[in-house]
Amino acid sequence: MSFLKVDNLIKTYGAFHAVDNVSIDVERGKVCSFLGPSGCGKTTTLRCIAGLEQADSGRISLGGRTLFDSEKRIAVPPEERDLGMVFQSYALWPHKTIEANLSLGLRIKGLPSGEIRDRVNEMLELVGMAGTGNRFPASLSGGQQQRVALARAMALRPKCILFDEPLSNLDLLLRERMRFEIRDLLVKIGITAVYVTHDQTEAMVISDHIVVLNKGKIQREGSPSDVYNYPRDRFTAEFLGRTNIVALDRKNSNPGAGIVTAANGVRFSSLDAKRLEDRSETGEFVIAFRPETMLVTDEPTGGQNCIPATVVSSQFLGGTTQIVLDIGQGVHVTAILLGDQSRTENTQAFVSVDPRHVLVLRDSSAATPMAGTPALRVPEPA
Ligand SMILES: Nc1ncnc2c1ncn2[C@@H]1O[C@H](COP(=O)(O)OP(=O)(O)OP(=O)(O)O)[C@@H](O)[C@H]1O
Repeated sequence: MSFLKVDNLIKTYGAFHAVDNVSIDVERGKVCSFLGPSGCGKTTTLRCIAGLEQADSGRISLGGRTLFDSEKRIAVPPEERDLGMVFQSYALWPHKTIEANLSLGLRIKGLPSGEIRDRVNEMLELVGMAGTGNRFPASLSGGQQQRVALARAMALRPKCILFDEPLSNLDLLLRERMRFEIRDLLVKIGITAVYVTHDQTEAMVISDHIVVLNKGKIQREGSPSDVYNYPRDRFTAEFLGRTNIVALDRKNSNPGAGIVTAANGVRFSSLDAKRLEDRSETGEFVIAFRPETMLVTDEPTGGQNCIPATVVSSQFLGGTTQIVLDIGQGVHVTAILLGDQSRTENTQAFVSVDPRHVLVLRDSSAATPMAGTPALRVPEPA
């Protein structure tokens, strides 16, 4: 059952659609991330939920209460929405102690001072910051300040908490640690949360549900495992991690038999091939498989999708080995293998991909490739 519900939300700036008919359902106690590249409309959607921006049309409700309805002309002011917010900039008052920072909202709410004290201590303990009440924000590290900001948002016991890129100002190591801390905290408290990020690993760690946005529209949504393993379109696949993209020769593919043929003539067994039979699935498609789903061997395995290849390059990266292979007519694919599985350049090898991992994806506009990703483009068949 949906607790936070966004229906057909549209927000334009002039002729530009920053949020283009977005509908989202978040269950009570679950964490939903908005994930996408810069400018895709994540923050605007979040700000519409918070009431900091007013959408042109659509509806937003929280726990059955309407917060916004363009037709009924309802727009509950931000401070009456029962929402907590955690920003990238922490937004703590620098000249106030931590205790005063946490107390402020509770005083405005008119809580008795004894209860305020108890709640402040309870929240600081919850985020692992007990005993810091008399300190000033500047004396805390970035990670500690962000925990205080989270404690402050939760002290008001909101129905839902909204995060806008809360870890962006932290260094990489701290950011990686804080992801797990925030996830643990949110699960412990059981609060409903919306989390905006452009970092796919952060979204994976923190969320129960990921909404991938592109150009103001929802491109794909589902559990972290679903959106990663079954992206359905090329944009999502490339945004969520490294992937090999090979042009599809649709004329020579046989979806009914679970066979797709690449433009260089290589035939792949694919459990996903049947999508091509679906009449609603018109348009351009590509074949895709992730580097970590591949196997590289000296001899044919005797299994499906075992393709002869030539090693183009091989790089031991510490925990993994990255091997680029030519699978015919200059089509390069990248395999990432556990441990040191280095190979000599220009030698023969065999590449295998499990048919469960060979996907047929709609060729939506490509995401910006991750650094180091060999972009693989082969010409369409004549
Ligand atoms: N007040 C505004 N006036 C005009 N255009 C705006 C305004 N606010 C946002 N936009 C535009 O709307 C689009 C979506 O912006 P938004 O901030 O929601 O993106 P985002 O996905 O959160 O990106 P980022 O990660 O860079 O913050 C962008 O192209 C942005 O330039």
